[in-house]
Amino acid sequence: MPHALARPLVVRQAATPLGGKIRVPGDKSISHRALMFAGLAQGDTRITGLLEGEDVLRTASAMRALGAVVTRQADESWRVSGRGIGQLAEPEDVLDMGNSGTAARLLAGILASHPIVSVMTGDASLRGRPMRRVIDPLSLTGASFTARAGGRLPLCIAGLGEPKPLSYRLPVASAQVKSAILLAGLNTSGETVVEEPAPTRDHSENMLRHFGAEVSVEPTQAGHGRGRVIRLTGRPTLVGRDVSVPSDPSSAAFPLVAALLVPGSCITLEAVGLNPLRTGLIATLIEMGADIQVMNQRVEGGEPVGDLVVTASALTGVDVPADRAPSMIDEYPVLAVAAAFASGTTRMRGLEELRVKESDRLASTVALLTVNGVQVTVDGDDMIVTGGRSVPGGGRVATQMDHRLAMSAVVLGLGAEKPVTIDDTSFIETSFPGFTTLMNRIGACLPVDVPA
Ligand SMILES: O=C(O)C1=C[C@@H](OP(=O)(O)O)[C@@H](O)[C@H](O)C1
Ligand SMILES: C=C(OP(=O)(O)O)C(=O)O
Repeated sequence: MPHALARPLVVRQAATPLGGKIRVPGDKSISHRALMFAGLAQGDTRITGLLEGEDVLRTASAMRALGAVVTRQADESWRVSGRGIGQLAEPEDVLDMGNSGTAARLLAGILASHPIVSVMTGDASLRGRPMRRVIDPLSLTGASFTARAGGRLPLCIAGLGEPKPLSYRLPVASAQVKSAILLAGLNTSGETVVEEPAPTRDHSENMLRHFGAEVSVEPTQAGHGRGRVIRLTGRPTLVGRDVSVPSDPSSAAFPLVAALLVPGSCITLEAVGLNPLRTGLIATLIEMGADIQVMNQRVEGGEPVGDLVVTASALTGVDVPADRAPSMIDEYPVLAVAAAFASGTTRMRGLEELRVKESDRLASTVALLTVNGVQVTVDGDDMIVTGGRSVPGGGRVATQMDHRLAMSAVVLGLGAEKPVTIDDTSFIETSFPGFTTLMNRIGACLPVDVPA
């Protein structure tokens, strides 16, 4: 149900092609990690390009509550004076992680590995998401957890100053769980070993090395030879460093798909993060016939980036393999929108993890398409969209506190025949502040809120 401060929006078909050059905000995953690792480091870290979305601001507040000094500078960079591993302070109040699964799960690893008692909660969406996936492995360190039924927030954690190092095989491919275990491993005197069944985003591994930790990654036979083993040597000295955050490919996905769908469009998305463990959507859209040129490839802040030139294209349905899911897990709602405008059928396989995001994204994406006249079915964990060059639209979309669903609905509305009504766009602020302004800069003509 939309809340009292809900921001409804009606999106009309774009009357003219989209065009221009924009830079979407900083990467959410990298921003959370930069604040957390900086808070655990000794000395000062300067972060440029930090995502100032609500999810990341929750992490900044939590790190402050744990004693790190986190400030925004006049030049829009952020400065963190860290406390050192094992040196964080007990928070005096409940830590409210808002809508953010990444903030809650990664922080659980930090809280469990400090001799402090803490309580973590979140909004109604986050309080419904499963935390057992971090509670189970982190309990093996000796820390104790008390959660609501089903392992839901609020969660009370009694951490330890001498946690046991873990050797853990992840039952699901989750970068959040992997990262929680690595964060806990920082304050152990031994080696922490995490085995993942398929490669997931490796921003924690990259940033740990950047701050001075010893991390090795090797392939394993798990997951039909696609698995990886990550080893971290405990109690490293993390030293404050400069961090430059690239633009978030998961945010770039929305203007990118909009430009593909609105006839005659051509836009440039500058300095988008192109870590190969995040580029499944781009690979899939290219297979569907999208004209996406990657220009000016370079490395910024230890991550590959490039400028994307996107030209409106006639798309054709494809079969998206399940093993691609970790590299585009947050992009399925907007891929489903692209599939609605593609000729033929798109089958997206192995989407079980979508059921435990900000909403049940399998169900909410199906509803988004169905109310707008698109044929879509679910077969087990697969979603099957039968597309066409025109989409009727005219539906009212229930976004269910889910930013990605709200932005996907905007993209669908820009291409659909009849206006699309969105019940609440306020959650877009969690990951993509300034979304409406940037979309309007490329010509989307979205109505802008006039403050009362
Ligand atoms: O580690 C991260 O920063 C994230 C990992 C993914 O979640 P899972 O680890 O649950 O797959 C993703 O959906 C989320 O938006 C960000
Ligand atoms: C799933 C997402 O984030 P989180 O798990 O951090 O809430 C997302 O941003 O799509």
